[in-house]
This record gives sequence, C-alpha cells and structure tokens, in this order.
Amino acid sequence: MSDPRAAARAIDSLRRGWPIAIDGLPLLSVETGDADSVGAFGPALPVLISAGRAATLKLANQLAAADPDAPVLVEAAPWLDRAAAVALADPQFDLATPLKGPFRAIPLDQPQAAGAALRLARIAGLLPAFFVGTPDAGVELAITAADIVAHQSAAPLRIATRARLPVAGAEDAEIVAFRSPDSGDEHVALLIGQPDGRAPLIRLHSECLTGDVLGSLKCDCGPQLHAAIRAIQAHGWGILLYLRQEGRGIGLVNKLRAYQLQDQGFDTVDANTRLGFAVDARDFGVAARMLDLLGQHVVRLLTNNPAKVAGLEAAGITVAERVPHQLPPNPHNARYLATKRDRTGHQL
Ligand SMILES: Nc1nc2c(ncn2[C@@H]2O[C@H](COP(=O)(O)OP(=O)(O)OP(=O)(O)O)[C@@H](O)[C@H]2O)c(=O)[nH]1
Ligand SMILES: [Zn+2]
Repeated sequence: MSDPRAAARAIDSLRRGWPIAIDGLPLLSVETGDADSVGAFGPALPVLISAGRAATLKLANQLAAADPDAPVLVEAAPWLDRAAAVALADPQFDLATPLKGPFRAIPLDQPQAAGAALRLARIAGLLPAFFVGTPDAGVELAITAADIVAHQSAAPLRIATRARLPVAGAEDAEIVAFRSPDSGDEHVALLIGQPDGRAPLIRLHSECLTGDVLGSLKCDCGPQLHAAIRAIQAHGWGILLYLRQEGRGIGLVNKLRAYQLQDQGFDTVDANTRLGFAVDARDFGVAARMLDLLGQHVVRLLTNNPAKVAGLEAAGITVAERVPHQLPPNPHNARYLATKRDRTGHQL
C-alpha cells in the first residue's frame, strides 16, 4: 500500500535536514544536513547527484547516463566531507572553489530508490543531492518510491474562497483562491469582466517574485503580467491564472542559483540542467483543473509557449486560439528571450 502522507512527511524531513530512507536506502540532503546530522549519519559516505550535474563534473560518461535527471553515485573518499559534498552538489561554487577529487562514479545498487530520492528533493525545492548512508544508519522515517508517486498524483484542487478585487487596469474583477491538501501552494485566478458567451481570454502566469514584485529586468514576467490584465480587459472578459510555479517550478532559491550561473555565462536552459533540474518543471494540469472548477473548457490562450497549449489540451481544455503575448525586450532580458525562442520552442 502506498501512502502519500509518508512522502509529505519525508519532504518536511528533507527540508529540516533530517535523514529519511527510501526503499531501505538511507539518505540525508546535502543542502540541509548540518555538521551534526552529517557526522551522525556516518563517516566517509558516497554522494548521490543528478546526471545533469555529473556531466559538468565529467562523471556522467563514466556510467553513460543519458538522462540528465538520472541518479549518479559518487564514491566515498576521505576528502568528501560536508563542504566538499556541497561543492559537488552546487555548481555556483565551481569557479570560486576548485573541486577536490578525483571523483569516481560507481554503480548504484538501488537505481529506482535513488531516482525517487532526486525527484523528492526537487519537489521539496532542494538541490538534488544526498549523502547515502549504510543500512545501520538508524533512520526513523522510512518510505517507499511508490509513496512518492502516490503523493504526486493525489489531492484534488478545490476552490477555497472568492472575493471582489478591483485591480489597476481592471476594476470589475474577482479573485478566486484554490487549495489542495498536498501542498502549501495557493494558486489564484483573477476573473476579469463578465461572461458573455464567447470563449474567455486566458493567461497562465507562473509566479516570478523577482519580475512580478521587484520589477526585475532579467525576464519579461512583470510586463507580461500587467499586459495580460490589460488584454483581458480589452477583450471584455477572461481569466488570469496566477500559478505558484516560481522559477518554472524549481522554486525561488533554485531560480536564484540559476541566475548566479547565468552571471557566469550560462543561459537559462543550461543553468537549470547544471543544477540538476528539468529545463521546465511546471505541470499545466493544475491550470486545467482550475479552469474546470471555474466552468471553462474552451479558451483563447495568451502565450508564446506551445507547451502551455499542449499541457491544457492534454488535460481536456480546448484551446480555440493561441494569442501571441510578446513585449518589447530590454538590454537585460534580450538574451533570455532569444534563448526561449531558440532552445525552448517559444514562438516569438
Ligand atoms: N528556472 C528559471 N526560471 C525562470 C528564469 N527566468 C524566468 N523564470 C521563471 O519562468 C516563469 C515565466 O513563465 P511564463 O511567464 O509563464 O513564461 P513562458 O513559459 O516563457 O511562456 P509565455 O510567457 O506564456 O510565452 C516564471 O515562473 C519565472 O519565475 C530563469 O532564468 N530560470
Ligand atoms: Zn520572471
């Protein structure tokens, strides 16, 4: 029997730096484990990282891992202490701290459990990297890979509350907040204008704290957000879905790590991969579920991203028309926009 509650407890433990075991494999997050917990976990431990990260360290080809999300186990070594493991896991230190080594990738006894561990770390918003303990590590929280799958497919979204919310650019607006029991992410929809029988104009906006709130010029999120409200208002009626998928789903801290790598010269795609994350970790099924709860199944979609159209269609929403949503570039985001066009299929 799989238990989504076990995975939820494990996510909490990882974020607090407490060890867990998946299918009997003892694991401690490299990012959150402190000196005491690492010391208690055992001396000289192997470290699990993603193949995306291992490729940068020239380790992945030792075991010919083709999938950047796949797990790679780095052999224990006397110099592989907590500081060295952090440097192994986090590419932002690559230029500042020369890595120790040599490191060697060794075969995994439990590739399934190891892959599930990396997935769980990504769900928790942590770098996908673990110390791997010995069977006598004495871990209290034991879960299975199936628990993680159950956690990801559980928990229907529900409308929690709604209220009138006049906003700049659209005074006749209502906010609807959604909750699901499996995560703290509270997505919202801004309903603008009144239904008039035509398909609503819809925008799926993924959270971007830096762009939406601070006015970052590194991306186009802030201007796109405000332009979407204006476009929906001009159309007469529609919905802005504000999805709590910060950093294309990798979370704020990891997006800022990716920005650090971008300062070192990597583009938005390579920065994610080097950190051990998917280029785009978002699930647009949540947006389809929100539209379903709002009673909208045929929409016009403001986007340049074909993956949003495909994601909605796959979840049963008909996209009657894709409406381009392009804003003028600035000197800071020109490369980011060019990368979206050239590497992630954006229709710009
Ligand atoms: N990981 C990562 N996320 C970024 C970066 N720049 C912006 N983001 C995030 O990307 C998301 C922006 O998504 P959207 O505005 O939906 O843009 P899009 O997928 O390009 O699609 P459209 O704008 O609809 O064409 C937000 O969650 C931002 O936080 C980056 O360099 N790295
Ligand atoms: Zn942004």
